[in-house]
Amino acid sequence: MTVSDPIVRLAGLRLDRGSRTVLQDINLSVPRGQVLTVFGPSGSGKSTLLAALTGELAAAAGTVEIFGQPIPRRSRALYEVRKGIGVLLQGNGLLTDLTVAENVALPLRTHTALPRAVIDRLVRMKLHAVGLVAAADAFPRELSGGMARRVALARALAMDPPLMIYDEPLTGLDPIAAGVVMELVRRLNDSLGLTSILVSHHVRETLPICDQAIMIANRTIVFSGTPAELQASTDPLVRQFLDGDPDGPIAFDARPRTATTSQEAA
Ligand SMILES: Nc1ncnc2c1ncn2[C@@H]1O[C@H](COP(=O)(O)OP(=O)(O)OP(=O)(O)O)[C@@H](O)[C@H]1O
Repeated sequence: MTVSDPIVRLAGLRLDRGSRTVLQDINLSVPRGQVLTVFGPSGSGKSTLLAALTGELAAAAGTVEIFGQPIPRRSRALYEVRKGIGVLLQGNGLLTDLTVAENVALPLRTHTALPRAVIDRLVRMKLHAVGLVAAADAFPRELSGGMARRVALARALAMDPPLMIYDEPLTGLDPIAAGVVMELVRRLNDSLGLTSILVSHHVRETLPICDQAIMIANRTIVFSGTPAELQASTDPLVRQFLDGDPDGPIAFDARPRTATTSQEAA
């Protein structure tokens, strides 16, 4: 691939969960170096889209290209591509009986045969990148929520992935910690030459650091543009989401409710 090729390209993508189509007609191109945020109401398919990017969920139709190649189906080839994708999931996923440094070292110990001294140096660099060198010997229970998220971020960066994926990176963080994490996402993206894709409900915190935003609703992309264009949009779907209006064209209640969704809504 050349430097001008997009890091992620989705064309005519359809994603199903069981017999149900969650997303369709998805076309998206994410150039190298960009921070893209995926917005959309609960249950609109944001995590499903991320699952397609990591190869966890196969396309029902259309194509998913990562780093200029169709995402492989064979597990060995998929494993290799996944090494280039750093993922920060909603929970931090830190192992409680390991120190901060040991948590960050884990991917390096698992995926490389690097000597201990080199791993220690790399871990220190990653902790430095997130401003947590001083916490190297602490255990996760001794950290604030914001610090734990930053450790998880350092661990996601351990293998120097060119593509970072964040699923709701601000969940459970207070506004100050959220601001720190968002600033870090942007700074790491630029200083390490990454490309970043975020899923978020936090429009106010996320918009200032992204280059491109898309919004998913009613099973497809209903908006794609810059943060300024999103905020200026008069599209009723976009306005309903941004203004948090329960009434509007987004079909929150379009499907018959199952027992689970009724409980969630209660
Ligand atoms: N593993 C799964 N098996 C079956 N259905 C699923 C699975 N994961 C998600 N779904 C369904 O797919 C739809 C989209 O879910 P998804 O989690 O992608 O939405 P989301 O936009 O990320 O939601 P939220 O913001 O609440 O996390 C939902 O109806 C959900 O119930």
